[in-house]
Amino acid sequence: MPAELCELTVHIDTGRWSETVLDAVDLLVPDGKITALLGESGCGKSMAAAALTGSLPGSARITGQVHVDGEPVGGQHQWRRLRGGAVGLLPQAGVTAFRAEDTVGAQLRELEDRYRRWSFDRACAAARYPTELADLHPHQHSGGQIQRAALAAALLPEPRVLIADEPTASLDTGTAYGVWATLRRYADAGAAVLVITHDVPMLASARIADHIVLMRGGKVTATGRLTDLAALDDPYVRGFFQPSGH
Ligand SMILES: Nc1ncnc2c1ncn2[C@@H]1O[C@H](COP(=O)(O)OP(=O)(O)OP(=O)(O)O)[C@@H](O)[C@H]1O
Repeated sequence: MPAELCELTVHIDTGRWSETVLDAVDLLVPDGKITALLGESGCGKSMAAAALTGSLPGSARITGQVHVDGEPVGGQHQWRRLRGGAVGLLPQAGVTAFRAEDTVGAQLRELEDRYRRWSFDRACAAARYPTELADLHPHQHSGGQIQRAALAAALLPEPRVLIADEPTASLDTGTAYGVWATLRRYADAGAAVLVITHDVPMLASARIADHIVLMRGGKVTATGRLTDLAALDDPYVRGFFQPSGH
């Protein structure tokens, strides 16, 4: 089930300041592939993730369209339905995927019961979440632990579109590799997967992503395979792929 931003512009006006956070963005997340979304901090990656999951802030003004499965999504009612299993988001701050007052285990079991897709054990193993932590509350987890719990939560409904915002940011290299391998298998099974990441060395060494989209200042500035982008003679692009400038 592909997801796509079509000429999407998002303007946020909080009353105290206003900013165009996405500027005519075209971004396709195709079935069976991992699309990696890269770009400098604050360039709009999480906003693109929010747009693809119908979770932009209330103050956002939008032009353009978001398509899921080839159809434009037309409002919060439709988004609520899609988020009920078809489209999943792993948020950048995993703790926000959980209620503070209940244990992580209780909340994962609740998702298992509600969707009856993946089992608790399968989701935790795939996300590399240690189940012995499940009796703890969300705030009693480390950053990397709660991020893996949030990935388990995102996998339990088995969404056909999975948007993962920095799933490996707080993980050691070995665990991060395991999470990337899970995302690879998930895409290989047919899902459309978008992964926001700053982990270019992992992308380059493991060749896990099929396609790279590079953003800057709210716009998509380059797209292609990693090897194609790494060969571009643009200082911003080069800065990502050859940080030493060589
Ligand atoms: N809830 C919000 N309300 C208003 N503006 C926001 C909100 N969240 C983010 N922004 C603004 O939107 C712009 C894009 O932010 P975004 O979170 O998409 O960046 P990012 O590329 O994901 O950065 P990072 O790599 O640091 O996570 C920033 O200028 C930020 O200040």
